[in-house]
This record gives sequence, C-alpha cells and structure tokens, in this order.
Amino acid sequence: MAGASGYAGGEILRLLLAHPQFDIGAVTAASSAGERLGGVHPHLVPLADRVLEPTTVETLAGHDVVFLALPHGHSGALAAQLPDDVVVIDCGADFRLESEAAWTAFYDTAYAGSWPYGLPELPGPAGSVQRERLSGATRIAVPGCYPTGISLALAPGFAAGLLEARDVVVVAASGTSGAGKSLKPHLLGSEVMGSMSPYGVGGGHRHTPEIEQNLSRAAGEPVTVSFTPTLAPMPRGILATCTARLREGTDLSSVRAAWEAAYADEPFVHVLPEGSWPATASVVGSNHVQLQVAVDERLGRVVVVSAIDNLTKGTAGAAVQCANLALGLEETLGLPNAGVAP
Ligand SMILES: NC(=O)C1=CN([C@@H]2O[C@H](COP(=O)(O)OP(=O)(O)OC[C@H]3O[C@@H](n4cnc5c(N)ncnc54)[C@H](OP(=O)(O)O)[C@@H]3O)[C@@H](O)[C@H]2O)C=CC1
Ligand SMILES: CC(=O)N[C@@H](CCC(=O)OP(=O)(O)O)C(=O)O
Repeated sequence: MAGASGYAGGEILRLLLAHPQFDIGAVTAASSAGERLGGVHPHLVPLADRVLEPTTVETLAGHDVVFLALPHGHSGALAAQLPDDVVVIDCGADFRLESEAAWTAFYDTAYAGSWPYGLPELPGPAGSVQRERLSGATRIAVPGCYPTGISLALAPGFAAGLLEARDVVVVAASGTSGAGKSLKPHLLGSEVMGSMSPYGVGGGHRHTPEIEQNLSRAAGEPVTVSFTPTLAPMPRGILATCTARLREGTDLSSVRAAWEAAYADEPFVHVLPEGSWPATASVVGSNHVQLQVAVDERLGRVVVVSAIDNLTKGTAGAAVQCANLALGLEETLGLPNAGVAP
C-alpha cells in the first residue's frame, strides 16, 4: 500500500483489514516514513505497530497487488517498474483520461496514458457496462470522487438516449477529506466550520473532462458539462445535484424505468423508492451509492441527486472492488455493506 499515511491509503487499509482474501504487506509513505502507522491512523488498531517505509519500487516489489494513493504525477514512474503481472490499482488521476488534449488542458504534469477506468457499474452504449473491461485487468485507474457520484447519476439517461448532450449542469458538495490530509489554509476548521463555499467555478475543475469522458461514452456522442464543486463542513461525503435536458416526449415513468433497469442488479448502486432522497449521512463508511430521479416538467429537465462517501465508494471502496474484479474474486468481497449512523 503506497501512500498509506494519507486519507485514501488509510481507508484502503481499513477495508483490507476486513477482507478475507488479502494480507497487508508493505505500508509506505513519504514524509511520514519511519513513523508507526498507529501514529498517523490511530483508528487502524490492528496495524498500529507497523512502521511506514519509504515509497520505492523495492518496497513495493514482491506483492501480488499494489494500491497507489499518491499525489497526482507520482504513479506512472512507479507502475512502469512493477512487473506486468502485478495488479496495480491507482487512486490518482494519472491514468484516468483517454484524451491527451483533455489531460494537458487540466493538469500540469506530462500525460502518462490511460488504464481501464475503475467504475464497474458505469453504463455504456448498447447495454454494455464498464465492469466488462476490468475482469482480469492488471492496471486500473480508480475514478475521482466527484466523477463517481456524477457519472453514475447521469449515465443511465445518456445510455438510454433520453438526454440531450448539451446543457448538462452539476453542482456538488464535498466533505473536506476529499482534499487530502495536507495543510491547506481554506481547509482550516475556522474557515470551513459553519460555512459552504464554491471553488473551481467556471469550468476549471479537473474533474470536468473525466465526467465528460464517462457521459460521452454512455451517450455515444460528445457531452459537455457545467460542473461546480462546493466545500461542505463535514469530513466525508459527496452530494451531487445533476440536471440535464430531456429529449422531447420523455416522462417520469420512462426516466425511472431507465435508471432502475441500469442498476437493477447492482449491489452498490440504488435508485431509492419514490419520495426518498439521498443523503450523505446514509452512505458514510459504506460502498453504496444512493440515487433519486425527478422530472421538472415545466423546464423539460431531469434532476438526479446522488450521494456517496468520497473515501469509500469515491476512492478506497472502488479500489478494493476493482482489485476483486482484477483477481477474479467476488466483486463485493470485503466491502462495507452498511454505513455508520447517526
Ligand atoms: N481524498 C479523497 O477523497 C480522494 C483521493 N483520491 C486520490 O488519492 C490520492 C491520495 O489522496 P489522499 O489520500 O486524499 O491524499 P493525502 O494528502 O491524504 O495523502 C497523500 C499520500 O501520498 C504520500 N506522498 C506525498 N508526497 C509523496 C511523494 N512525493 N512520493 C510518494 N508519496 C507521497 C503521503 O505521504 P506522507 O504523508 O508521508 O508525506 C500520503 O501518504 C490522490 O491522488 C487523490 O487525488 C481520489 C479520490 C478521492
Ligand atoms: C474537497 C476537495 O478538495 N476535493 C478534491 C477532489 C478529490 C478527488 O477525488 O480527486 P482526485 O483523485 O482527482 O484528486 C478536489 O476538488 O480537488
């Protein structure tokens, strides 16, 4: 586990502790190398006396599966030196985008290429689903947290041909752990508590091309998205409100039918019963995604709300789910099936 001292790495370790088929090997870090894991993640009691090692190819070699939870730009060089038959699951953005032009427009490191995209439930064209590309893969790029909730919310409508490809608008609120654990002035408690604030406004957030890539694949034509993230005063969770224009003649019953059909057999994605709405508190600590759909008949728009835990389904849960698929294990193995409340 590389990046074990970070938020995503800590969550992957929490899930692996409950996984019946994994033994945890080396745990690595950067500035925390040499420290006890219990010092940085006191909640991971069974691993408290493990010592964090430096993140090098030598410490990661010899494992069947390597999880990378490093800052952007650090995964490519490490992965390139690991044998091809080692399963590498990368939580960073480095291998998510298929378009070099999109990467260059939103990131300041060199384009590294793309790996199979680790969102198994993502509906594609003609009844396809992303999981088909993940079984047996040895390199998988875990999605960003916002793209997970937003893509799952809207893709069924595009795959079913119910939505127009323009004028898609998304506003999403994230808990502060989405930004990682390093010190950032805008994340100080006194700045965040009791306040919500937007950032990346005006189409500048780097998750925009990732969301567009996913929805364009589902639609079979280019989809453009206006995406505005906001920061919410909570440690975990993302609530995304996504709206798009319905094609002429599409009503609520055909919308519900399309979304329910897309996720009918999915263990982790749930279209809630009519009248119930997703809430971050309902999914914290679990690998579940909650969705609800509505139709604004006056404006001819669909409104889809999704809730995920950014650290579980939004990162670590997806990483373990993808590792299960890569290894041919049961996809749900070791993943938290119930959240914590209140
Ligand atoms: N937080 C979230 O909700 C999500 C995160 N991700 C992605 O997961 C990855 C990790 O994020 P997160 O855990 O939040 O970040 P954190 O800042 O919490 O952790 C970063 C980790 O990377 C290590 N690290 C820092 N610099 C280097 C370096 N130069 N070389 C090797 N290791 C280094 C840190 O070690 P040390 O502490 O010892 O310096 C730490 O273990 C990122 O790519 C992020 O985008 C993806 C989806 C959601
Ligand atoms: C609240 C917050 O700051 N969230 C992060 C998203 C975290 C994530 O999923 O992103 P990557 O893996 O793509 O870095 C952000 O907006 O940059």
